[in-house]
Amino acid sequence: MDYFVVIPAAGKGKRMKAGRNKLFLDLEGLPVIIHTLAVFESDPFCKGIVLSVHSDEQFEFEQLLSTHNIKKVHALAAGGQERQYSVYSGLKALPPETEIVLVHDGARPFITRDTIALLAESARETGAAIAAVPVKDTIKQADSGKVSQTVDRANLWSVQTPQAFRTSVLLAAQQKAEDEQFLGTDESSLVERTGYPVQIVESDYDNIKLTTPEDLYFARAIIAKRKESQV
Ligand SMILES: Nc1ccn([C@@H]2O[C@H](COP(=O)(O)OP(=O)(O)OP(=O)(O)O)[C@@H](O)[C@H]2O)c(=O)n1
Ligand SMILES: C[C@](O)(CO)[C@H](O)COP(=O)(O)O
Repeated sequence: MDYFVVIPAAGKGKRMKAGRNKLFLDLEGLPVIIHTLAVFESDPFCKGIVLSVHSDEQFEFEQLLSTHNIKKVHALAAGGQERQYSVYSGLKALPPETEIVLVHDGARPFITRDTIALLAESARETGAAIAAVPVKDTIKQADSGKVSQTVDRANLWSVQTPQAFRTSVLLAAQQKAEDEQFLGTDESSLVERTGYPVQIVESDYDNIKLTTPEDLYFARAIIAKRKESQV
């Protein structure tokens, strides 16, 4: 299933404590964002990429795209103060005829084309599908540091990106959120509040989001594991 992908890349990387946008950090010889972009660049079903970037970083991104021969970028959209706004800005830059759109964090470099294909197909069939993995830890709710509830883990998922949608479904949800000044941490939460059903597509635990410094250790281990399996 053909799709476009919107990649939010305008964050500040505060939790990574690198003093700059973590997507520029080197990961085994390539910037994080190039690892992510390369997956979509090599996917024949990806018909284009919209990258949402901070205006101060536009030139640096353009340089990286040129250096690393990333040709599928359809547009650089203006990043916003919040991830949600960066995504909406990217959606508005899509070709109007785009039927299926994926939204994928620039900070998740280990997505696979297999998972992408499952998501795009599920979005074609149902209109909304998100990558997720079963929760492995016990999850508890706490109030002022005191446990108030142990959440039943049986139906808990740790949600990732890509999140895939019929473009019209996501655009309507984004507009509703803007009208009502609702701020969500992912696209699915905006769609859910419209009452539209969202499907889970089981992803894999390698599809981590590089958020804190420890994640860079895991990232290097994932790259090493993948190199071993290619030998
Ligand atoms: N205003 C924002 C915030 C985040 N993002 C992007 O959304 C993805 C997921 O966000 P997150 O991991 O939170 O990145 P940062 O916001 O950079 O991290 P932090 O919250 O630690 O500053 C990242 O690719 C990030 O670049 C974005 O495009 N615009
Ligand atoms: C969209 C997301 O990656 C799903 O897990 C997550 O909500 C992004 O959170 P962040 O704090 O903006 O990185």
